[in-house]
Amino acid sequence: MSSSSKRRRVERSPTPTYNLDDDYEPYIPVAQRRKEKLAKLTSWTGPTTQTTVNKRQELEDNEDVEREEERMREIERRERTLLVEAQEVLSRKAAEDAQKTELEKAQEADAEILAAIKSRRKLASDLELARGISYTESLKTRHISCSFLWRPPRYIRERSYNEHERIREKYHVIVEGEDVPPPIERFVDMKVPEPLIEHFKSNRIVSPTPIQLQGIPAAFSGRDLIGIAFTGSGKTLCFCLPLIMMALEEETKLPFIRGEGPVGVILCPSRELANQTYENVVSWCSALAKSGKYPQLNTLLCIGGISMRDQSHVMNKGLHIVIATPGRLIDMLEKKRFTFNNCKYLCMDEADRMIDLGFEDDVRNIMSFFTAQRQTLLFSATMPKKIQDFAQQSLIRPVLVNVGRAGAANLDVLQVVEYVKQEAKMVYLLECLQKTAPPVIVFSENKNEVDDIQEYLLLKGVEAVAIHGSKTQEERQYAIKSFKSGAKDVMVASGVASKGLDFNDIQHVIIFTMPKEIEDYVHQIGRTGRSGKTGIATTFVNMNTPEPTLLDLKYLLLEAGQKVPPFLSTIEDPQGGFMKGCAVCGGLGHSVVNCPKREDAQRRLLASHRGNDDKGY
Ligand SMILES: Nc1ncnc2c1ncn2[C@@H]1O[C@H](COP(=O)(O)OP(=O)(O)OP(=O)(O)O)[C@@H](O)[C@H]1O
Repeated sequence: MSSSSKRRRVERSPTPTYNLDDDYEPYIPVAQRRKEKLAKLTSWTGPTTQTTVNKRQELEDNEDVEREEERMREIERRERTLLVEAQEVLSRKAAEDAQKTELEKAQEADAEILAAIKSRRKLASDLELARGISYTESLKTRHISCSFLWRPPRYIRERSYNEHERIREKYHVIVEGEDVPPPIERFVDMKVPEPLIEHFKSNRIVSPTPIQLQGIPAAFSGRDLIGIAFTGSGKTLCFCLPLIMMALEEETKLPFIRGEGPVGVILCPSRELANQTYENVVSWCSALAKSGKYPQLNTLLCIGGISMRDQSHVMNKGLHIVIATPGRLIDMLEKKRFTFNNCKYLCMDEADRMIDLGFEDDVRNIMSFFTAQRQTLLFSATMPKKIQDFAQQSLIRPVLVNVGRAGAANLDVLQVVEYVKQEAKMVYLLECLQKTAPPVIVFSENKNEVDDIQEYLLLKGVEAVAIHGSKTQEERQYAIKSFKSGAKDVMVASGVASKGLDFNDIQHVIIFTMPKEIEDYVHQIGRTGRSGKTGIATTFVNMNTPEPTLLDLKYLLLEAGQKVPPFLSTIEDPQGGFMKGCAVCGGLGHSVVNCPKREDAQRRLLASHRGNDDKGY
């Protein structure tokens, strides 16, 4: 310590009580120090000398100390107040919580989780997000049959809003969105080309199904669309027809040459589904071309496991339509085998599965290849609220067309649920196969179990084929082809074959192992009871089936007016069912908080962070 500072201290202290040590600094109360400071300040009236400078310096030092002390006291005061406030809030919340019912608490927790989900990035491409591009107007689509913007016939346009609503009610169609185009009950009034109408008739497609009578006019009007309708209700035609019409219009205006196109792309979550959609589009396009009145459209199937060289004849011409699975499509776009520079139409079939964790980034990546505005359509039989909300953020003036509750089972399927012990399942399966004539599909969630079931059935003399994700593409194609042609009676399948595949007249679906997620169950039983026909679904459950899944099943059966077996009806449900459906998976027996799908997604996410991503198949 310098001698000058020692001096200052002696001067500052008016009544030093102890003077045993020069370094000793007695404590002076703050109030007293303030008083002294004030006295000194008032005595400084003379000219500025070295002494006054020193005095001023001394006072400034003192002020710094005081300010610091005061600041610390203020922080302490604030911390104490915050602590008290936090305690008060907690005890108030505890008192409020005590008054809430279990259902209210669950609803609050759901809302919190949903808010977190909603804050996820929009489903626009990274490029669009980076550039801040957002479109506000729907795409203006022209139509081959009228060479101007498509619109319904005058007599339909002149109908009142109430008349449109009456038609919607008649077909159980619910719509949401601004200025929704009217429903149209006849293909001819939709201005579908006559050769196509004839072709439909030869395939027993006479009048539009509910999703078609509202979905097609909305899509023809260029509107972005979310289409939700039960399994087997004709969604494929609903999203393929608008693209075919768009491509016809473009080709007629100016024929495509090599390297041009596509006009639009349809994305599917599995190769089998893509292949089936491709076959439909090809048959509809050739019906048009065969009439001689319309040009030939070129369609490319772009899926993994096949050689693209086999389709070089398509690639050598202008390309109108691409039907694809995400992985192969990204590969082709990155290799610049074709571009999306003129692509105006993007449809996702089984869109919930696409947007779900596994494919979300792929979809974003695909969107980044679009260079101009597009029309976007999302279709599925199951579309939980979470996916609807998330998707809607990314669509432009979307129209939502809903036939029945999203995720509800097809009412043309008789659902039978049986309690079968694990070790008795195989034997009982044989018995179940006697219930109906073939063809029958047996579902299991596990690839090894699929193989075991097929082996057992073959040993028992049943003509069975198997399909799952570890089979080669040839094996998968063989299984589907021989089953579709009727050469094989039974197909044993993992989830891969459940969504979207349209087999002719399946009599019976047997669910050997109940899937954890009720959406998968809805898709699996939906392989029967298609396009207005009826079918049976038998499901085996036992003590290995998780309780939330059993509750979902119970409420799904109740909703569909089906018989609920005693072992299901006696399961206690603390919350009394969620009749609107869990917002994440659509299940009626649980809330978002204990949703098996969300738990699964979180597990997958964790696994992927550990570099162990398993995308299902
Ligand atoms: N308007 C119609 N009238 C009669 N049958 C139709 C009509 N439209 C489509 N179909 C037939 O209904 C069957 C099911 O159609 P599709 O595969 O499009 O159903 P989906 O709604 O996509 O089912 P999923 O949700 O299981 O994929 C097909 O065989 C199809 O030919």
